[in-house]
Amino acid sequence: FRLAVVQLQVSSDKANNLSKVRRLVKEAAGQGSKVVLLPECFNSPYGTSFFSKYAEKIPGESTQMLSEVAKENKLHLVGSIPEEDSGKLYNTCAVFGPEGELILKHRKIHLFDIDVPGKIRFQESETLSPGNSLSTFDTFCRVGVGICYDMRFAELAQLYNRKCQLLVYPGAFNMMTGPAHWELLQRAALDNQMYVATASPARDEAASYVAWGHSTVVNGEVIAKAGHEESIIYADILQYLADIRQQIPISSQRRDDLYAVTAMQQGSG
Ligand SMILES: NC(=O)CCC(=O)C(=O)O
Repeated sequence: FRLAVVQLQVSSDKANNLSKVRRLVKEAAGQGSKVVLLPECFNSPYGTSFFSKYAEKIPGESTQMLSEVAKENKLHLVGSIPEEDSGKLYNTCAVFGPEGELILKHRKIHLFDIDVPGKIRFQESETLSPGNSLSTFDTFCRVGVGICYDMRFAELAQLYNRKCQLLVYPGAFNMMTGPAHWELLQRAALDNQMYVATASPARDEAASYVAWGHSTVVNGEVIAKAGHEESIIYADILQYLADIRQQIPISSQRRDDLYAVTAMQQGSG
């Protein structure tokens, strides 16, 4: 099946962000896409000072739009927004199916709290609360969902690996960690023998948080990669995994007698 990743130029104009999503998803559907991935916080600039202003309940304006667009174009649509629920804020990825139905909500498990002196300090936990469960859904294959910083935690990918063929991460790395780690982390999924797709906002040099861009799809090799401007990239998810998992059968070669990665709770899916 065809996967599309929309690298949206997110602005402070929410209505404009939403109408561009409508247009770009339609364009991706016209190219035969059955699953479309949007960036982290596609309705809002990415930053702790924006989350409360742009946050919505689910369902709400932005996810209602996702539902309609998924139904109009008969595809699975995945994208994250700042979510408000019971007085708390979350970074939440919603997945809608081809009938416009809400399939799941994944709340970012690992909040992006880093402090690199002289370079970047970002503390999502100043405004957001973490999610507490893993999330998967079924389409042409089983898909595991994470959000950006979740990608750094190999244990999560290893748990998803037991049942998924594709991992999707709406994300927004920055101009420091982007060049250093963005592609490397995705390609590390080679060890997990999975497809991995990431969707970043397009780069906006004037933004308070400048996203790296370079939305990517890998299967160990990079099979599609955007530049830093607004664009859509496509990848056809094929037989590759079944072949490579048979040819290099690491899942049956694990030394379960020596080590284990164990989920305390599996969450949805
Ligand atoms: N939005 C995020 O979670 C950013 C993560 C990031 O930039 C990183 O280096 O990790």
